[in-house]
Amino acid sequence: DSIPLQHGAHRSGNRTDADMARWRSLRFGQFVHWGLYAIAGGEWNGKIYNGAAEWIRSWKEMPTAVYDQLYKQFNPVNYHPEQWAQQAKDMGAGYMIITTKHHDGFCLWPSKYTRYTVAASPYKKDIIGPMVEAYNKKGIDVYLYFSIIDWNHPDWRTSLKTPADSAAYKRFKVFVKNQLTELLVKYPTVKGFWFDGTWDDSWKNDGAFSDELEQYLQKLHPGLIIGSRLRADERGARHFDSNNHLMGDYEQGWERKLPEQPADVHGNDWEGVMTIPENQWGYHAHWLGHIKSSNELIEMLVKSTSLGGNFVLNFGPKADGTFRSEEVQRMQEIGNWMKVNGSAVYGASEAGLGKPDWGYYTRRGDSVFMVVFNVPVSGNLRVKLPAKTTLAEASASGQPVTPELIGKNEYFIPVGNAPRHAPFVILLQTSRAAGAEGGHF
Ligand SMILES: C[C@@H]1N[C@@H](c2cn(-c3ccccc3)nn2)[C@H](O)[C@@H]1O
Repeated sequence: DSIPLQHGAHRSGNRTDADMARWRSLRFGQFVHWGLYAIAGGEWNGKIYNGAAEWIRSWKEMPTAVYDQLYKQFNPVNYHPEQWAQQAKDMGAGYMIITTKHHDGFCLWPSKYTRYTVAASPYKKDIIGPMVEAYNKKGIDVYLYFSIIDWNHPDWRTSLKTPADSAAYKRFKVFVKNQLTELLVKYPTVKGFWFDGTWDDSWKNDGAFSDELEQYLQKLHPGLIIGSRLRADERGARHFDSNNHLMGDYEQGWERKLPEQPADVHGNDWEGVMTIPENQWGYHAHWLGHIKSSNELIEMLVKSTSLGGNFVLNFGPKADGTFRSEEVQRMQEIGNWMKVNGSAVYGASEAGLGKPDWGYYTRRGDSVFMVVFNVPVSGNLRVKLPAKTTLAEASASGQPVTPELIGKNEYFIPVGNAPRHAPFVILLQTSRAAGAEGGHF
């Protein structure tokens, strides 16, 4: 490490504790972006906002004073968290990330540190508590999204230009610490925080605070899982410190994009978060551009598993608490696929066999999963195993498949080329000869 750092990474290599092992094994999460922006739904005064719906407050066509009054309309009469949790369970999500407070500063829990919360809305009641309870009851872990940026708070600053700015921001940091403490005390079963809005100079130039905050939260709630987006080191480096070591428990920079190859993730734990439309997190009445199909989204999930990372799919409920039909359809379609093929994802990781033309390898122990997206015209899937690894048997949906040995440790798996409308999985049971080199494939 060429640069001495006080507030850089404090650990090299991945966490090996049980909480992190559980996070890693779940592989598939549901993101939910819900808040006042769902009332506007990406439009105002008959004009459509082309940006991300949750950023409409920054649109010049929408007066901030108007946005800041939307809380008086927040009354999700169709909000049924147990239904939300059931549909997430049916989709196959193992964890869920909920926006407690997005950049606009509106809190979905009755925080005692600001009046800008659900308590001031016609709905009045806590949104977060019943949601955490409902999801946990279905066996789904909950993580809390928290935006450091807070456009509503008078002491928020994007940069510190004057002594008055510094005094205000000092107060703001106390507010942040108070709200995070409040969230952990009120919702002790949550497994971690998903921080966002940490790119401004005010935050970036205070690496010491982000470091102390992370350590404070870990002490308050041992085992907490926090990604790389929270921290900056004392030189303003984010995600990776000035010696290129990952800060936080996993790389949290994959937003609406995924790594292509193992070298892109350097052996670190990582998580990708993805939208169904091009770039909408909160509810937008008019989805413009490409809307990803369930097969596209399944491929992203499998690709993430094959590269040793988690995949989180985002949903933006409407202001009344219901989900749009495109989102319900995808939860059902993905869930139907996961019910049959989830074994290739849950508890699985990279196989160390490279990237085959026909799709992706994932692996759990000696079980190698071939997740097939592209059947070659020959109808034969080429498989090359490392030396000293023998293929015990192959099966598809429980039915045996007979591999053809075509070279040293090289096989053709015959699958025929009948038309298919969804990816499918071939399971290879392998065994490694005694003394096979290396701890893994
Ligand atoms: C998880 C996602 N992160 C938030 C975001 C992303 N960005 C952003 C800001 C500057 C450049 C690229 C992306 N701003 N806000 C989005 O609003 C959503 O919450």
